[in-house]
Amino acid sequence: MFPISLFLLLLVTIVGLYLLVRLFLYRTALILVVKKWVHWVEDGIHVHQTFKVPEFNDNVQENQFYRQVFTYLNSLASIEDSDFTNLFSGKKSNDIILCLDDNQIVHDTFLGARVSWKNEVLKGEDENCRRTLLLNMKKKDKRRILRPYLQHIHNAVSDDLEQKRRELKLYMNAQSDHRSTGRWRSLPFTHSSTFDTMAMDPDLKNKVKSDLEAFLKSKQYYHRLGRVWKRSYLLYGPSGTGKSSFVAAMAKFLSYDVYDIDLSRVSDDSDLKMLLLQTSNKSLIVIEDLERFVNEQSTRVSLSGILTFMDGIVSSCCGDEKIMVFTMNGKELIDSSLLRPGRIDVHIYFPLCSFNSFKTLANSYLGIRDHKLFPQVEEIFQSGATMSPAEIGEILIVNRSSPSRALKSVITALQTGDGRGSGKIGRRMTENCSSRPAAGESDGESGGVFWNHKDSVPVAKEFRKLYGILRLRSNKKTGPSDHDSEMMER
Ligand SMILES: Nc1ncnc2c1ncn2[C@@H]1O[C@H](COP(=O)(O)OP(=O)(O)OP(=O)(O)O)[C@@H](O)[C@H]1O
Ligand SMILES: [Mg+2]
Repeated sequence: MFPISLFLLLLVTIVGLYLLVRLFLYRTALILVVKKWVHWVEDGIHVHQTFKVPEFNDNVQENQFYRQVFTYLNSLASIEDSDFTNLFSGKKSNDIILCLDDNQIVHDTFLGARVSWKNEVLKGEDENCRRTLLLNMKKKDKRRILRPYLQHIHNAVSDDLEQKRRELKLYMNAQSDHRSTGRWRSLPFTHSSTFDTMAMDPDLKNKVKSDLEAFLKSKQYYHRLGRVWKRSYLLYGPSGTGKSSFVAAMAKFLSYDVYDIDLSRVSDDSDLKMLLLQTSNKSLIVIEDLERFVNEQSTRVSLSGILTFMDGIVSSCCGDEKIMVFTMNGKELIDSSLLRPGRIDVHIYFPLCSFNSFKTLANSYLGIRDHKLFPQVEEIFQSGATMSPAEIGEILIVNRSSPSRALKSVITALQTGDGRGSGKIGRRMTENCSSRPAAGESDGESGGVFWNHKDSVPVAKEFRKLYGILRLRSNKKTGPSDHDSEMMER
């Protein structure tokens, strides 16, 4: 007979050994190896099926579902058990985000079924990486879980993606040899400019805002006309007058992502079309310094390529609702076909600083609405001296601790015409008027906007009908700081 005490001793030893082994496995993480073996054996006796979620479709457009799955996988607790995981700092200073590494596998369970995902990255013949997420599951589970599982992913990340969608992105075009993997590279768009921070004529600001709002509501109207639902703006004026900042303000106002096209990186006309095809709708597409590329021919894109791009016909293939913005310093030397209505709908002139915009700058940069030196500053502006808002902004930033010193520095710079070498520019601009709008357009210290109508009556009619724009007479004055103003009324 087995004595009962011996039996108890054996039992306690077995339980103790079991606990020790368990502790050892967990402490050394060997439990993961054991689990892997168990899964390996289990996988060996089942037929599996793989589903691919590629990053781009055949037209090299982004596959939105890839983004969703990638976000979902990075939110899984099991990502910590993946062999390699990237760690990134999050938005808050103490946030650390885990992110699946290339070619790593992560496991997930859904309705009792185990699935695995591989973040596969393959180098193509053209040396570019193609990314695909591979979903692997047992064939016997497929019918039961596939659809609900995909729906579960969609639901799990929709809030997160919605949040991300609200964070604007700046896309920049990569070199043209990246054709097979998408041409755009993105960054969070953090430009701090808004319509409120722009020092410019408040009327003009409001007109642009109303125009943008009217555009957003006009989907049916454009479609009824058989037109691409897009609107094009030309922002022109001397350097440092806020054109790029205005683009940022427009994007923020619309909550649109910005696609900034660097024409020197575009290899030919079809490449430019491809870039447009790969933009999403609800986006603002920008080409800065257009006249430089066209006049200096410093791009391999032809004029007709740019014209086709501006017409935006190809963009209708991948959804519309696009705003195009072109910036340039002056438009006198540019081919007029680029500026015809339909290609450019709204022209906005960005002038050098006026006393009114100076006051806005002083309020933003120094926090002052009035000052005893203001009359003196006003007098100098009225005498025709001016500088760009960028140059005045610099002086104000440097002297921000003392408003009096800041204003005195501005006065000196305006008087001597060489505030940071810039007053010269200001004077030259007002003397030559080299970048000022032609008569009949809009110009002046407060900036100007006009709806392009000269060459195309039907288009003008459409827009007048659309926005109820009544053009008032042109008010032509002379003198360095005078302006031809052309206003619209709702
Ligand atoms: N009208 C303005 N209101 C407020 N800030 C301005 C304005 N114009 C320029 N600035 C400031 O000056 C700096 C340069 O402006 P920005 O780059 O927008 O000028 P730009 O017209 O695009 O110049 P460029 O033609 O050289 O590209 C920005 O930091 C911006 O904050
Ligand atoms: Mg600029």
